[in-house]
Amino acid sequence: MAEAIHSKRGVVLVADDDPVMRMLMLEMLAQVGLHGVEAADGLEAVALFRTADPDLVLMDVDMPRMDGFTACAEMRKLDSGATVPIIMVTGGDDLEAVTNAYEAGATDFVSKPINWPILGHRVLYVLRASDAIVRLRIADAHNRAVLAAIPDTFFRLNKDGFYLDYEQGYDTKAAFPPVSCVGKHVSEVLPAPIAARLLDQMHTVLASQRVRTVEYDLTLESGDVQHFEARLVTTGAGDVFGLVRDISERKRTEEQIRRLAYCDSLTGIPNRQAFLETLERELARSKRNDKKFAVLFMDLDAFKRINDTLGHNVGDLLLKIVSDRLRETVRPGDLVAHDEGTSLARLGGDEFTILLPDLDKVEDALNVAHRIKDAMRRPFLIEGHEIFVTASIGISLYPEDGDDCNSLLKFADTAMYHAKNCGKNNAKLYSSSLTMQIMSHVQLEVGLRRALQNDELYLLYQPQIDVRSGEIVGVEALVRWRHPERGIISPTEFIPLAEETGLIVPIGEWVLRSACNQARSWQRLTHRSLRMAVNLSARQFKDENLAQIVLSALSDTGLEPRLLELELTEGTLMDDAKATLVTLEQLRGIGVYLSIDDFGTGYSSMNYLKRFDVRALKIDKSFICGLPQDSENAAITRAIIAMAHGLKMVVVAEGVETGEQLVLLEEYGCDMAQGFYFGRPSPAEAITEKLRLQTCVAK
Ligand SMILES: Nc1nc2c(ncn2[C@@H]2O[C@H](COP(=O)(O)O[C@H]3[C@@H](O)[C@H](n4cnc5c(=O)[nH]c(N)nc54)O[C@@H]3COP(=O)(O)O)[C@@H](O)[C@H]2O)c(=O)[nH]1
Repeated sequence: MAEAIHSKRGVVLVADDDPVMRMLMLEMLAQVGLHGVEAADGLEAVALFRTADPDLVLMDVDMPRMDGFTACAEMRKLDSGATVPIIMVTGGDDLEAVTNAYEAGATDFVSKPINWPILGHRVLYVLRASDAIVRLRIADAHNRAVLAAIPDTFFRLNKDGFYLDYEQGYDTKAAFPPVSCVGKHVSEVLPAPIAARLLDQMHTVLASQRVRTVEYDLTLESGDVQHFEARLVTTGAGDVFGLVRDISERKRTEEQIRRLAYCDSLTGIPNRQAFLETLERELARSKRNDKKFAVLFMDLDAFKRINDTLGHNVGDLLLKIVSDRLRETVRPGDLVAHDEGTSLARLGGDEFTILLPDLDKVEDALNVAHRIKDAMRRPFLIEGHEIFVTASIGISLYPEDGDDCNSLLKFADTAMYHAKNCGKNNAKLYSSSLTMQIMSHVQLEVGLRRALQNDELYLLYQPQIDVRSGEIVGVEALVRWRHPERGIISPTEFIPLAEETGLIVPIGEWVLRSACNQARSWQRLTHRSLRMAVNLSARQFKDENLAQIVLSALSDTGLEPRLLELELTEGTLMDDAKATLVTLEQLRGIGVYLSIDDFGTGYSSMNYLKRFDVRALKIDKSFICGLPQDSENAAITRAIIAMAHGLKMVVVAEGVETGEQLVLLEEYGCDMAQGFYFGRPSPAEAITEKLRLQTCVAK
């Protein structure tokens, strides 16, 4: 554009009725490189203006036919005449002529007598100024076009906070009245707190000469909230230029991203990340204000079983309802007051956490935990299934248990495990001794994994006596662990751990094979049919390879199936009655002898005794130990024996420690007995000796 202006520069329309004046003017213009075209009066000048398209007009005021003022006004009316500079040549002190010239649209004037040497330069100066004005107009039009195309609002503020300029962007119109803000103070346009922040940042911008951003929200008349971002920059002239953008869409997207990142997609409640951040904030707040808070860690008991038996769909629905119940149960007052909603979270799976702020006393946390436990115990109706669940809850306290988020969460988790180990459906507070317990538990587990391959397990055997003949008719195999550092560890300590970790399956198989092997060697030695009893834990009983394992132990050792007794507890049999019947059928098919261990400590149901069709029943030692004095236990023992005989079952009394007990049991008709009275669990060699002695006596 500037190029085009320059290439055209140089044509001056000279209008004067005096030919001498015209000639002198043309001469002066030629000296500065300008070309002139002549007109002898106003009419001629206007006509020539149309055709010659001059860059400047130098025109006398007094001319025949049409004076200079009229000619100037006529030129200005033309399309091309608006911007061409027009210099009027006026009489010496004729102030009125000067005024008239400007009113007619003149750009400048030259008064007579003309200072001829500088005329050309004067014209050049006006041309240059006109060029600059044209450029400014173009730049201004350009800027306006840009501003019109940009959705943002622009403004300029002076250092006192008054608007110097204000150009509303189309995107921000909804939030502002259509009236101009120019001349107003920011506080008249924006709410006081926002205006204060804007002014504050404006002063920082002026002091630092750096760009600053202020974000703020405005509530529209409709009640909708719009979000804005004002970017402030100094213009260098002591005022500040601002650009306001509507960032509502961006905020909505950010909120959506935040929701995705911080919400559990299944239940809609906050997820682990959100909970950790809330915990972090709560910790800082509690430290500042010297407050206490509690972290509750809840895990559903046996959730896996629901998933496995009813499917993941039902499991997912259950988790959703659980989160709803938690929300209802944990009252708003229990939650983090300043950040309600994020203090209840799902960490994953069936694990939920709750943050209880401003705790006055530990009982408050326990009360909430018990409310949750009660809420979980109400049956869940999902897709026609009535589901019963319980929850185990662990509680850690700030500051008592720790002063960092990771520890508090870990300790609540530890306490939850403790609650589970204490029989589930429990709420437990964390205590430092728990960590010790858990550490030794973990160490024990590591050791147990090595025990089999390091040959640290061994078997003891306890004789089972025929009450009437006094003969050893069987033995029970009882496992022991010789720990390299701790010495002998009782099965009461490591069998539950083996169950929990699944190690019971390989350990149980080893016990079974070793016991069958031993039974076979005694059979060879004594030529007698001695029955070997082996304990089967619930996990082993559920193992789908159980029948195969039993078969291979029998065939590898050559022991007859009828000489292997598998002892099952009532709990094992009752866990899943349908599956139990199938497994029992398989075992009966093999021909092994099945008995119920610890009878009387569990369900003691006659119905299932009939259904499961087992051969023997072992009365738990807790009933025997008080005999003969404990009349209640005596009555129970007698009833169990009578009932078992009614079902054609063999009865074994466990834990017989005295001769009096044996006499009473014989009186009640008990078939077999086992206990310290006949011998403690002993190594195979000791039993071999006993069997040898017995064989000698019999001969
Ligand atoms: N799944 C498996 N469980 C096993 C195995 N080996 C043992 N166990 C189970 O561990 C529990 C504890 O066993 P243990 O310490 O061996 O105790 C047994 C006997 O020592 C004890 N007993 C025997 N007679 C008496 C007595 O007169 N008084 C008395 N106070 N205790 C006595 O009883 C335990 C045998 O019980 P039971 O099995 O119910 O017959 C125990 O539950 C074992 O079952 C294994 O290899 N696998």
